[in-house]
Amino acid sequence: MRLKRNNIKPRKPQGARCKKPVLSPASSFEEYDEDFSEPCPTVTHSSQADVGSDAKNELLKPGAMVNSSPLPGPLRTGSPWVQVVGHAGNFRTGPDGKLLKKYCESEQRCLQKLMGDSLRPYVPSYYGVTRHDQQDYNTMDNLLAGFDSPCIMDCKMGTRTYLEDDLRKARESPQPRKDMYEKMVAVDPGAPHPEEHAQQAVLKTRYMQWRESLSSTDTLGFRIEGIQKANGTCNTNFKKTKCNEQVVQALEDFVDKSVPILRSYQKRLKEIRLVLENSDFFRAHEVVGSSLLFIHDRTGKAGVWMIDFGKTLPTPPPLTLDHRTPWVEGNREDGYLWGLDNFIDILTNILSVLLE
Ligand SMILES: Nc1ncnc2c1ncn2[C@@H]1O[C@H](COP(=O)(O)OP(=O)(O)OP(=O)(O)O)[C@@H](O)[C@H]1O
Ligand SMILES: O=P(O)(O)O[C@@H]1[C@H](O)[C@H](O)[C@@H](OP(=O)(O)O)[C@H](OP(=O)(O)O)[C@H]1O
Repeated sequence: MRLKRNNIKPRKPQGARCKKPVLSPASSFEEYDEDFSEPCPTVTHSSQADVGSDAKNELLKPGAMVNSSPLPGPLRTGSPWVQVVGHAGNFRTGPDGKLLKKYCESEQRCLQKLMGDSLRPYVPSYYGVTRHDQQDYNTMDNLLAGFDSPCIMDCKMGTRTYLEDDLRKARESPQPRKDMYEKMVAVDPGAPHPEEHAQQAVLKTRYMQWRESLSSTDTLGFRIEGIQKANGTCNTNFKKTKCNEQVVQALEDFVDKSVPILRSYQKRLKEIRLVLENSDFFRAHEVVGSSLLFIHDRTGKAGVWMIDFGKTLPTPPPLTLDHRTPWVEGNREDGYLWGLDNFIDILTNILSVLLE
């Protein structure tokens, strides 16, 4: 089940009980309407950002960049956390302010490897597995820690959002899904093929390909999944945000046309690109369905991190990827760097127009 909001909707104040999304019969989108059976741990604003001492001194400087602390820091009270997109019920916050994400073995393997890779400053620090109420969780940094009423954007990277193995499985034992048919029809009643209409179900790979073609995944190699603004409004209605102009408009709105914030993001993305191009981990992994999480706040602090490695898999040796070559089945390419190139170009263009 995924968190979905039909449109822009203010979030609940911090410290409120977690809201469980429920399927709305009218729209088939999910909304925050129902209490979880247990409350989230109460969250309070942390007085210090979760950054190194140099970065702490930068807190009030516009455009200051933040790195996630590479090592476990002292325990502190929890920082406020919000989930912009993704599966509902996958997360909880720990008493020490860390973020707990439902255990996924492939994600754990990636996070463990990433702690020893040059990419370490660009992913949430990983602290191992925590068991809670008979459920295992991967424990990681809450990247929102230290931000003051942050604006958050989740962008899913790459040109392919499903695994090559999913295609094989779909061929060998197809399992058409009714929920995905319903999500498809809710956006475009004409999208399903006649046979899909007949069985009122679609294969997941078909649904994922349709989502890619509807959005900028196909055309730009990334797509905006959701944006939460500082005032708490959250928009996840980007399924049809496809062309450059739509993406530019969403990005300009996200940063309120702030040149310092755009410059910070541009600098950080260029840094990430350079590190990705030289990372042993990245070279040897198919990175699918992973997001870049953009966070900034009114103090001018801004950061970008890679998150969600649930569908990031090692390539069979000696195969390595350049992440720019177009995908054909069998080459395992994911288009991640092509998408990042396009993202950086778009930010650069926005900046040059704003500075004209
Ligand atoms: N380390 C983190 N710090 C702060 N927020 C995070 C962190 N990891 C995830 N989030 C929040 O949770 C959301 C979902 O994260 P993620 O993509 O990992 O979940 P998921 O359920 O695996 O998503 P998907 O549906 O794409 O598989 C992000 O958009 C972000 O708002
Ligand atoms: O954004 P949408 O349109 O709601 O579609 C979902 C989205 O593509 C998720 O990435 C995917 O989870 P995974 O990335 O984990 O595959 C999920 O599959 P699921 O329903 O099988 O969880 C889809 O339903």
